[in-house]
Amino acid sequence: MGVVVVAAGSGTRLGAERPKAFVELAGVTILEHALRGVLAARPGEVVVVVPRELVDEARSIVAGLDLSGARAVVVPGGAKRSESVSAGLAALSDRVERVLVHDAARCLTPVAVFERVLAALAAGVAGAVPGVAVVDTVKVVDAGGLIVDTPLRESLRAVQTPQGFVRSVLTAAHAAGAAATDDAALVEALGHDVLVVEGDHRALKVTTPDDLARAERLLTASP
Ligand SMILES: Nc1ccn([C@@H]2O[C@H](COP(=O)(O)OP(=O)(O)OP(=O)(O)O)[C@@H](O)[C@H]2O)c(=O)n1
Ligand SMILES: C[C@](O)(CO)[C@H](O)COP(=O)(O)O
Repeated sequence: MGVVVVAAGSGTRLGAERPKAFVELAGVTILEHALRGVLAARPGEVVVVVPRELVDEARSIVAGLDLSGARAVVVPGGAKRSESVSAGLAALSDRVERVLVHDAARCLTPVAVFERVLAALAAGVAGAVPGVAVVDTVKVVDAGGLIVDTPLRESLRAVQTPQGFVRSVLTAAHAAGAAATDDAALVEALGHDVLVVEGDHRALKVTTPDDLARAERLLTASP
């Protein structure tokens, strides 16, 4: 199993002085927290995708980790998340048949979430993603803000990462070149089944300064 960790975003909404994955959380970079979580899932390969100017720094971070025999490479990403995922996929070795795509920004994701996604893939689905039930009522609005639909809340899930796929399916989905905010949407667009498994509130995406503070609190509360 291979994992593509996308960490090449700039972190505009966080507003820090450094790209988000290189911002520290309790004295350790977000990237390092994320990689420790990924390595707990025992991948055979890890591809870390970072801003071009930070490739050397990311290699130093990776060199300081216990890889337990995993092949690890660092490659530069692109301007959009999907471009960074594509760059990561291209750097996996031919041996990898199943791949997880994980946001470095979801740096506190428990290993149990990785395991649930991997178990679903092992059971034979083309894709599996973690998701949590939404607590708000969600509205679909038009360009003027008028509500055009209120989807049944029980049918909604807020999805997280790692998102897992049969590697050939995800590669084909990216090659199709559609725009989407996650990898599952690209795979769904090709007509493949993607299963939602249980996510976890600790898999939050560090996006804003408030999220960073929440992540700090979660870390302090962890055993
Ligand atoms: N060109 C990009 C954009 C995003 N990402 C990664 O995709 C994940 C989810 O993206 P997001 O949280 O939106 O990160 P940023 O794009 O950095 O944030 P912002 O939109 O606030 O700039 C992050 O781990 C981010 O590093 C990436 O690898 N390459
Ligand atoms: C992939 C993702 O984390 C699933 O929730 C999310 O869609 C990423 O969105 P972003 O705007 O790139 O942070």
